[in-house]
Amino acid sequence: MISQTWKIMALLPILAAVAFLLFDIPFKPSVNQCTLYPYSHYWIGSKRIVTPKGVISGAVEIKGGKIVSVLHEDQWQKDVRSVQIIDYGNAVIMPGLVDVHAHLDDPGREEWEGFPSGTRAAVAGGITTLIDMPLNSFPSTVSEETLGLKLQAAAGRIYVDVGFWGGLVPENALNASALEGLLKAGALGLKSFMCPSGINDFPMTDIGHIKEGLLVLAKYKRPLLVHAEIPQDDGVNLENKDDADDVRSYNVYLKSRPASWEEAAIKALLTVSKDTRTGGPAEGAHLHIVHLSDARSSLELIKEAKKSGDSVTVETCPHYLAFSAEEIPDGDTRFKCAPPIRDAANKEKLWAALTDGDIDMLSSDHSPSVPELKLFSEGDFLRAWGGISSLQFVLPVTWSYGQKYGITLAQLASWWSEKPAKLAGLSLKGAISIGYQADFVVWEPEAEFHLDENHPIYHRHPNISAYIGSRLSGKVLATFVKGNLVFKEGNHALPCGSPILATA
Ligand SMILES: NC(=O)N[C@H]1NC(=O)NC1=O
Ligand SMILES: [Zn+2]
Ligand SMILES: [Zn+2]
Repeated sequence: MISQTWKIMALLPILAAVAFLLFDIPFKPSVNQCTLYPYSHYWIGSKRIVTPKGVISGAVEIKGGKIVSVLHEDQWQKDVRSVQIIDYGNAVIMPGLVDVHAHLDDPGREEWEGFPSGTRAAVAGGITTLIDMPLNSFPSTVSEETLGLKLQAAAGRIYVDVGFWGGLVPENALNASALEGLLKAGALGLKSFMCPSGINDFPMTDIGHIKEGLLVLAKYKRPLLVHAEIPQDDGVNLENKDDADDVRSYNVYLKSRPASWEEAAIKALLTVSKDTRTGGPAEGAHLHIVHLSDARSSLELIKEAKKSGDSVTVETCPHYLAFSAEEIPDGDTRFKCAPPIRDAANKEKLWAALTDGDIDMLSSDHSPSVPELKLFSEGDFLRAWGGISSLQFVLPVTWSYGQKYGITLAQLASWWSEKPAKLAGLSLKGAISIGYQADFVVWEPEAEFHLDENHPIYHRHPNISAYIGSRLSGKVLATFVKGNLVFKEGNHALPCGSPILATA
């Protein structure tokens, strides 16, 4: 009897090994596949850590996904010994980028991008939080129910934390309880268009809709983001163009959407943004103008409104800072976006406005489509999809093109992390400070690379990006989301990002 028991006991390791092979998971030590560095308490160090108090040499302590201390080198060497640390040497540790304007087209148009490829590209580019636009997916996010569909589509498929803007459209704009349903369900704010959006189920709003929307947003202290262009008679009407040369001409496209369209929209917006002033009927709401292209009269109007106390901010995008109309080849619809990329002198003014603080922040406006809709063989600027594909490249693009203007790491962190986090109401993101979530990008600003077919690009359709063929400076080494090392030198952890829903 005893010897039988011993025989069984002797067999146990073999049985365990067989079970291990057959059933795999239960016998493995638990490995956290959400991270490529499975420690919940550790440090990351470097000679260049970008904090709100300046760029320091030292280390950041991470525990349970949060930043628990930030130490200067001298303090760090004195007080801390034998800990788990990743030493990044001379590489820069910055807060992860917060992209408040991206179209991931999921659900409904996953063949354009989708949450998995979009957020894989985002982390590879140092973006740790992304706010998804309510249009280009199908259906558009314009109700509590359609926000629910976004959450379903994102579940288990996102590599970064993702929040959602809801859509302000004629159907819900005058219906306060519908808007409140969307906001209560967690939309971080609303977005509307003052011109046709290119998407049938996302119609444009007029200033009356926007005024009403702001009143509802005031109650929830959330922003309204507006695509500010109103069609004017002075645009060359491309719809009447049938000459093949004309539709391939970038200049004709540019003239079809002149700066007066932006100016008209912003003028109209400023008649309602005054409601957001202290004591005004929409106090608590905020107006954010997306992707400003016109750095002349439109910008002057925004500056005036800010001076008057309106709660207003404005963003521009890397493509308006990198390219100018003069250099866009005819027929190259990779560069088609709205508002259009304007002349070189305008680009200089955009940079000046950004470095002077008149433009508050940057966003990608990553708006891809399937390559067929870019109509590359015809090169038809009239009918091609309008939208620039850029998500993975925004950090090196901003840095590379900003060299000429002497931009600093602190400015990058302000434009790409701190200000956008504030716009989206994310109080624990956007800075390397104690108590904040441990969202970082680790990168080498000086490392140059050629963006060609050999470069790993995670966008669903790499070839539609206007940046392919560029030489850029600034290589992302690693990206951390809430303490998880989610990207490291071409490798991704599993998609363990969280949806971000507004609560208060
Ligand atoms: N629908 C959509 O994504 N439109 C965007 N594309 C673009 O170039 N500007 C936009 O507003
Ligand atoms: Zn837009
Ligand atoms: Zn957009």
